[in-house]
Amino acid sequence: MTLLDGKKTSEAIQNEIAAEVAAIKAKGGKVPHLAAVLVGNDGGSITYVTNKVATCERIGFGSSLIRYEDTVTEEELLNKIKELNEDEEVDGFIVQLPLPRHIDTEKVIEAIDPKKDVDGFHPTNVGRMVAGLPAYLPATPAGILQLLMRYEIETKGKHCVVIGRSNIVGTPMSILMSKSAYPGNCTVTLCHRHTTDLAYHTRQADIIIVAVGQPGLITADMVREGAVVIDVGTTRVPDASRKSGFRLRGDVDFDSVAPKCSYITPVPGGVGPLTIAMLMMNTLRASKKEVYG
Ligand SMILES: Nc1nc(=O)c2c([nH]1)NC[C@@H]1CN(c3ccc(C(=O)N[C@@H](CCC(=O)O)C(=O)O)cc3)C=[N+]21
Repeated sequence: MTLLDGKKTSEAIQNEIAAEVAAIKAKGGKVPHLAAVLVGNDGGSITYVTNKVATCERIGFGSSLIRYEDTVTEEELLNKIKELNEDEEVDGFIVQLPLPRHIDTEKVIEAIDPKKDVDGFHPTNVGRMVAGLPAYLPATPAGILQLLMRYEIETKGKHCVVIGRSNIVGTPMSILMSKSAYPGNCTVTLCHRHTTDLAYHTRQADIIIVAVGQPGLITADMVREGAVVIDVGTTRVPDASRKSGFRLRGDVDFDSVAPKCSYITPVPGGVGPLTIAMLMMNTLRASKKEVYG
């Protein structure tokens, strides 16, 4: 069993980006700038956005963090997005999800200029991805592709079972794994809450990618010997022995599943850190006008 080290892989990608930023600076080019909009005080969202700003600093990007109370109106938010769309210093920006219920998330995403949509959530980027056109890929699926590539895992002709059909992870992941490229060329099964017999499907999988948010959902009996298991779940569960009062748990019962796997991602230290690295990659591509010219 080989552990897919997301932390190490993320650092490698960040170092590659940092080297490119240094070269851009040396030539007097535009330094990539990422902005993040954060609404409310959710602990997970704050951790993620803080990580992101720290990463920008480390690799030489400019960054800005725009914060609102969760009482912010939809109109205020849409005005800020318009401002960020027009701000020439800002190459890309994200609006951290989830948003409060009184705000229409789809409307907010559609207000983002697709050229600056480094999350890859705008329908224009989703459509371009499906069509195989240059697009910003959503960071988590893009990070998983990087893990498969950098560990040289064979995907052609394999059966990939994706569990979870979110717009952010499961749905784009299933499309990318089916595409005619490496890593891809898989036969893909997309499972979700209405799948009748989940274990029936997972037992036939060469590659399992699970993004549900249900700790321990995938147990050893559901996994074939030699499978590749990618765990996207990061649920905070109470843990009195930790200073923070919680720990992160994935969707996979790691201790029982890991011995059966050829490769497996840990949680934390697996897919999560890659998500940040790929957001930075998208921002670099935005500043170089690589996707839309
Ligand atoms: N507009 C938007 N874009 C996102 O990309 C987005 C979002 N909203 N909302 C929430 C999810 C979640 N997400 C994570 C990113 C990094 C880690 C990560 O780095 N996790 C570390 C641990 C971090 C910790 O200690 O809590 C790990 O798994 O090792 C986790 C989760 C991005 N998301």
